[in-house]
Amino acid sequence: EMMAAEPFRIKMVEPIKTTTKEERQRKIKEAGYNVFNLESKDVYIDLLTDSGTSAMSDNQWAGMMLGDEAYAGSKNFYNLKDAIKEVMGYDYFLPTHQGRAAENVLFQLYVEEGNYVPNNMHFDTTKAHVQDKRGRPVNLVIDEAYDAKKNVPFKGNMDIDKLDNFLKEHSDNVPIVLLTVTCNSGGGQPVSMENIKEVSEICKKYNKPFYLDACRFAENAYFIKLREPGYADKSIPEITREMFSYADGCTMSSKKDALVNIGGFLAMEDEKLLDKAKVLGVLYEGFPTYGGMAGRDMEAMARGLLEVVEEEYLQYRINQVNYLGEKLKEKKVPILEPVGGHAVYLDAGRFLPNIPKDQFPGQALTVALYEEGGIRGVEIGTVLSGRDPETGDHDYPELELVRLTIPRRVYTYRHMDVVAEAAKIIHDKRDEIGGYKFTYEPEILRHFTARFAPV
Ligand SMILES: CC1=C(O)/C(=C\N=C(/Cc2ccccc2)C(=O)O)C(COP(=O)(O)O)=CN1
Repeated sequence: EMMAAEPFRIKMVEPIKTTTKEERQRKIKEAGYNVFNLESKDVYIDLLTDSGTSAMSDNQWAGMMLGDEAYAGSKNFYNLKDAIKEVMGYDYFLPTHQGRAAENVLFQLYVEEGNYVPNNMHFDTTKAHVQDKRGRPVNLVIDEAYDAKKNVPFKGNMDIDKLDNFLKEHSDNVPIVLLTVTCNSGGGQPVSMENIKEVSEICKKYNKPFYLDACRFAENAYFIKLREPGYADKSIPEITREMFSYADGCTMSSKKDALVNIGGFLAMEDEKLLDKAKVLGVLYEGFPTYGGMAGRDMEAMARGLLEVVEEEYLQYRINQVNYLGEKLKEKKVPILEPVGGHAVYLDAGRFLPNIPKDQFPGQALTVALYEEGGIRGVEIGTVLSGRDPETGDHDYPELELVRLTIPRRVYTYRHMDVVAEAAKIIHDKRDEIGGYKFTYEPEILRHFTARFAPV
């Protein structure tokens, strides 16, 4: 049938400026070769993150005018409650100012010193909050997740045998089991419904609470519809409700798959857990009917949750990210396969094989992308991974990646072409690219504020 264009027309634009290569070389030097230190105005195409960078719809903007800023009992809270029930099936939730705030509350309720917290793969705020409660994050994703060239449909899956064996051995020291959908650290890879069900069954066997990290739940549902037998004829809300039915609750960064610029929540089936969460919510987030957000933010989020499960939107969203991936593959630029739901991950390890891991190939490629095209990607490799607390050496990850994260409903296909062209130009002259060393290395979450110099 006919190909589809974007399921929207544009009513407002935010002009962006190109800069010259000389300007960019000066700016990135001043930024200590760390793109997190760049000013947004100096970035042409910003692919740093899909978090909080979405464009809202007219329906959401209209909702911003309907903020009920009552301290308690805001009507927007109840509209959000209805949207969560509709899309996730949960009856209870605690609004929070963003995803990591929901992680903070959940892990304070469950994680104690020395506990292990299994997950397919912890993203860095989940890892940081588990560690903040002196817990030990454990990644139990299937082995294929670490093979960038392996093209399998559900690379985000938990390795069920690994999880079973881990719980057999450490059950007394595991307070909760997490599953991240889609799996950000592994390349935005989906988790199959069958795998979610199997994780749920294991958690019941060992009587463990099971929570989804639901940041990109709608994209995950779309991949289930496309790739998993038995789901082609199901609606996205039917798939999302089934996904969540297997878990006891979820943490949610609404800055991703709720199409808003700020906000999050912790949702659950158990009202008693909500009572406990509310106590922490009041302390860290605000009264439990606003949780660190204005009423208008909750209204925009309620409307975003209902929009993000619309099939035309998801088809456009997934296809645009895939288009960039295909363009890069045509140009023989090495990427992680299959293409993720929210990003294309350049395989910096294969792209720059002559740069040793301790000279940060991902960082070198990230800097080159900015210098060449004013494009801001993000290193997901040794820099992000930090140091191993025991050995003090870099905690080298299996993959050295640069994530090109596509904001929702913001950039056009032409922007994707420019990104692919810049990557090709760099790939053609990759032998000229050298490594980097720290000139300033912070103690924790070093990637945000570190400064580098060319080796
Ligand atoms: C799976 C998952 C996430 O991806 C996530 C945030 N991701 C982000 C935002 C980010 C975070 C840290 C460094 C750079 C960028 C992303 O760029 O990918 C959070 C925290 O949500 P929060 O930012 O709303 O607190 C929880 N789980």
